[in-house]
Amino acid sequence: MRLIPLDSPQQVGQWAAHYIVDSINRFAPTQERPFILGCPTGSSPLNTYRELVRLYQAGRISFKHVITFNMDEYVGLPADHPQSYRHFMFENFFDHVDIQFENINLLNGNAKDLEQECQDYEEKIRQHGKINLFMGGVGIDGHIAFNEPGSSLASRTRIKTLTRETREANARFFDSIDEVPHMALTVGVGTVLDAEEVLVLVDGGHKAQALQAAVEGCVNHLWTISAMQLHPKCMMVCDAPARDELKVKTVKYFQQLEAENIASFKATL
Ligand SMILES: N[C@@H]1[C@@H](O)[C@H](O)[C@@H](COP(=O)(O)O)O[C@@H]1O
Repeated sequence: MRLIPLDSPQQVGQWAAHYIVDSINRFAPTQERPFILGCPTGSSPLNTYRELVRLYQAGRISFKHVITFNMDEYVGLPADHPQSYRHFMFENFFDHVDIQFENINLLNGNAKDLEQECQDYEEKIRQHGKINLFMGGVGIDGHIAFNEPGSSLASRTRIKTLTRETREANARFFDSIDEVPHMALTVGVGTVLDAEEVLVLVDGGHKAQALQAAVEGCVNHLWTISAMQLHPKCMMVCDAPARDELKVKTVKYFQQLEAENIASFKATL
């Protein structure tokens, strides 16, 4: 695992966006050989999407041959509900870049048969081989996508009941907690682990415990983010407050490892 110790949420977004752009450009996707990108929602990726849109507008990247798969979606929210993840993605990213509509994959939380919807989603990912780069965030309780504590680390796309803690954390986007759905569709931990590469965005002191569990903790289903230790190519991109629970020695270690990379990144700001 790589840990990229940055200063602010803005830097986290810039770093991640530049990393994604470089990965796509290096891959040089075509119609026949598209780049498959996994996408999260929430507040963590907002800076990244903003920077991706800016880089697109500057002519540094095209999403024409990029296929996306989103991580999760609430069950039962109308598709045009301002808090549906579908709505979030169009508002913050898809509407502002040249991605082709048919290349966008989102879980439908209003499907008649939700289990079938989840199986079809897994199948569709499989048809594309694998997700080249899965970007994600992390919940306060260490969940990745909506894989709440106790989720199987081998889980695949399925329906999950949301914990009270997650509903409380997400209540800030709704008028009251009563409006936060009780269930969601989510890719599994196993689905994320299958990706070629995983990039997790972690910012804020409220995520410090989750980052500590991810980096220093044991692989444990109570902190599903810790399963990323099993991934051959995972990167945690974090700001300074998110590192508050890590040992000084751990932070120093990663700062030394990434010193050159971070210096050259900061020189471009
Ligand atoms: N299902 C989402 C996750 O995919 C997201 O990573 C996490 C963190 O959200 P935020 O970035 O708003 O802190 O919470 C939500 O519950």
